[in-house]
Amino acid sequence: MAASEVVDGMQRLQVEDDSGPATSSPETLRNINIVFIGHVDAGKSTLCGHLLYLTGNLDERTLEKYEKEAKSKGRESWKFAWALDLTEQERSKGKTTDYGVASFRTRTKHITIIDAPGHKAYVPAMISGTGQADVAILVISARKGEFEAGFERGGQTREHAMLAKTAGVRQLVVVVNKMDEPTVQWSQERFRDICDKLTPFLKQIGYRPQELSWVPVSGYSGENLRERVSPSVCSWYRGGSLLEVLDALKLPPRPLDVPVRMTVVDKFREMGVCILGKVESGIVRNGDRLLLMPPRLAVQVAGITVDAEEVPAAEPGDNVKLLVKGVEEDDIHPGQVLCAEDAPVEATTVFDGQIMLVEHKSILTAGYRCVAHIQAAAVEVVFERLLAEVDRRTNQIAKKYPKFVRPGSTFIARLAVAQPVCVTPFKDFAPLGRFMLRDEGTTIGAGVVLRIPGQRIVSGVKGATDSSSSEAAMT
Ligand SMILES: Nc1nc2c(ncn2[C@@H]2O[C@H](COP(=O)(O)OP(=O)(O)OP(=O)(O)O)[C@@H](O)[C@H]2O)c(=O)[nH]1
Repeated sequence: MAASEVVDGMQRLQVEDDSGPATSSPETLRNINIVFIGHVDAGKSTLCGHLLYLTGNLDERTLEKYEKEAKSKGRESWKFAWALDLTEQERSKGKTTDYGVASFRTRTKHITIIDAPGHKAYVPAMISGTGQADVAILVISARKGEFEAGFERGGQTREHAMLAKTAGVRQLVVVVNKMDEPTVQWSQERFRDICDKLTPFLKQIGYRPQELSWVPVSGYSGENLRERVSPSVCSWYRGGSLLEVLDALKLPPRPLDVPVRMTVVDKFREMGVCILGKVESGIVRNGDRLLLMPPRLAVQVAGITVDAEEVPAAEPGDNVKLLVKGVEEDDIHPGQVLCAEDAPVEATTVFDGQIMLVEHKSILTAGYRCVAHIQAAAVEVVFERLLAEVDRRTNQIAKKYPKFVRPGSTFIARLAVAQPVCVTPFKDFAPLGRFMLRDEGTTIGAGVVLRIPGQRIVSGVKGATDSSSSEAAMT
């Protein structure tokens, strides 16, 4: 799906929700981005569509139209999913292939939802969607056999959860869906079993218990989405409905008083050159002069759109469409960063990273090549040197300069990328300090940037005079 179609979809679905329970004025609502992730057919699109319906953003007539169309294709149960699956290809196959965007309000938040594709082949699109999110909803199918298929090796449940963590999504809401299924019937045992199996894995990839919420729902019947599930249907669940849980989420403060960093996700032409992306820090104002890195091109902001509305400024967390002057469409690529002129971000072709190798056919040695996803960019990367193996429990160096590392290990390596990318050490600025590694269609690992050896910084960017040695990387 082209970026313009995503935006069209966003505009089409953007209907005011006056019927909802919002008590704050729209101006005071906190804007958050939620990505729906999970194994193929877990019910992500259905859940998104139903939430839009329940919050008044998908009217009865449109739903009836979707129902009729879906029925004519023998896919009646997909009526809600069609609110997000906009293309003919998505509808005929019942698979989301690109991320869809829509929005609704709750009592305390203005929520933008991103429906990420679940199928393995579309993980790169899923990475773009996740990179824009503050919260992830990990949708699990409770149907007999489906949870197991999604969670076992090769299923997308593990991969998506890990990608969300690496993309910096701090809050994870685990939605156990399809509780209405005849094989489940709101069984507490099934719900517990799923929670017990997932918890150790989510802990292992770095989620702390306070960053996790667990909600049983039926995305199809709508139970426990807006209203709490009735005790006559489910007698054991004492928590809130999904919308109540989302309403109660506590989110970190946003970095306003710092230089602008906006990651570029896509581009298109509409009254001029437009950039789609996410503001990570600082405030982007109409008229601002910014630098597009790499290759350090001056850009002037000529218009800002957030959630289909023109606004004078955008804040961290906002997914924005910027109308820009000074660059051509061909100058813009996913993965670039728009930054403050007086404090540009570094672009480099080499960096040292700490990597968790989760899936790999065999041992990994220096010289190994794969694809690194760094923000929205996908670039070829080569492991120049293995610098150290790290003890996962203590986070201390276990072995210097290992000849190889095994799947399951954590290690530090010097990585060289085929074209300049904007990265910063994770400890300095987390949004530009993470990356994922993929090979032959599988995510093999995830990492954080430790340092950037100064000698290979490109584009004449100042501020990095350090010429670190491999030893320095290990301290
Ligand atoms: N019984 C039941 N079926 C559901 C529920 N939610 C979704 N389904 C069905 O599960 C199938 C897949 O639903 P989708 O919403 O397309 O799943 P998805 O996760 O978006 O799939 P991808 O877009 O391919 O990743 C459809 O037939 C839905 O009708 C539910 O709560 N209960």
